[in-house]
Amino acid sequence: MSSTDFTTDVTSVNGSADQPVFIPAPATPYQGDIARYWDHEARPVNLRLGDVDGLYHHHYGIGDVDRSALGDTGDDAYEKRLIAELHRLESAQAEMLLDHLGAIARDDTLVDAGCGRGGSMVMAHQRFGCKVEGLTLSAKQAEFGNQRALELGIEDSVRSRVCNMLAMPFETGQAAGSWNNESSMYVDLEDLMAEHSRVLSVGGRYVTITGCWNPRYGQPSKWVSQINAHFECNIHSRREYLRAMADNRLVPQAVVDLTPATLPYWELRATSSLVTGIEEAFINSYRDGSFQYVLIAADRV
Ligand SMILES: C[S@@+](CC[C@H](N)C(=O)[O-])C[C@H]1O[C@@H](n2cnc3c(N)ncnc32)[C@H](O)[C@@H]1O
Ligand SMILES: CC(C)=CCC/C(C)=C/COP(=O)(O)OP(=O)(O)O
Ligand SMILES: [Mg+2]
Repeated sequence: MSSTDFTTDVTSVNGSADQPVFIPAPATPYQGDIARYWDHEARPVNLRLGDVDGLYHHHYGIGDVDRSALGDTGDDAYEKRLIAELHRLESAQAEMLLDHLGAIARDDTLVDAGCGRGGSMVMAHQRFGCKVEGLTLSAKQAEFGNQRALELGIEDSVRSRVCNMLAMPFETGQAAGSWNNESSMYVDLEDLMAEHSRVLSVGGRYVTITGCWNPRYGQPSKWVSQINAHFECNIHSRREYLRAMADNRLVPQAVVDLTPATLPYWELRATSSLVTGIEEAFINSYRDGSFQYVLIAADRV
């Protein structure tokens, strides 16, 4: 272990009973800031939604609101139904990402780059039966994801580690599929796509769901700047995604504008008691066309 590594009492992360436990030092001061941000995150809008069925997401939702499931605003259980509905829309988003991975076999490995608390990883394993490797900068998130995997008895297949996704601990060509679900706005896209391209097998599939600024608008709008400041991230343009993929042997197979599909989620969330204050920036930027919610699936050729 080098002097730049530091130990942690998080025993379920980056170690095992017979191996030393250590968390690598952040590659940059910025990554240290992001690790701290997610180590301290405990917003009810994420935890209470995850409590619905044990799938904890840090991404947003898509699809129409089921008004019959929501029912009347007047009764006591309305807030509970609203939380369940927001969670259903977030899980639908992850299902759509998994739909675009293509055929995945039980002996394949998938990589969740920027895995958060691991909700998408569990869903991927439940769908494909394969190994799913998650990377996050946050020891708390990795510990949380590994604890959930243990509770579900899938710890041999679903593992979260503290690691920079720009230097993934995988061999060249090891992964059949990889993704970024709302985690690509924390890194340089050329570096990110080069690393996905390296770890993917030829013929493998990369999928991202992301918010990006729209080159047709001109430059990032004030709402996009507000979202960047809120999350300490750096939202890229749609053009940058396509260019970084083209530069790194990732050929788009599908580009889907999910903006109309995510607006109902935001409009519903804005009415809930779990608002965080960022709802207006998402709703206004999606409506004025300066910001888009997109899925891009690409073949590694
Ligand atoms: C908004 S959360 C998304 C979590 C997850 N993909 C989901 O859908 O629930 C962003 C995640 O990106 C991770 N992240 C940001 N930069 C990273 C990096 N350089 N390497 C690994 N993870 C990173 C954060 O630690 C966090 O887990
Ligand atoms: C689409 C964009 C620009 C996403 C930025 C990354 C991000 C913070 C996603 C949601 O995380 P979260 O689920 O922790 O956020 P919230 O607390 O708002 O639900
Ligand atoms: Mg959330």
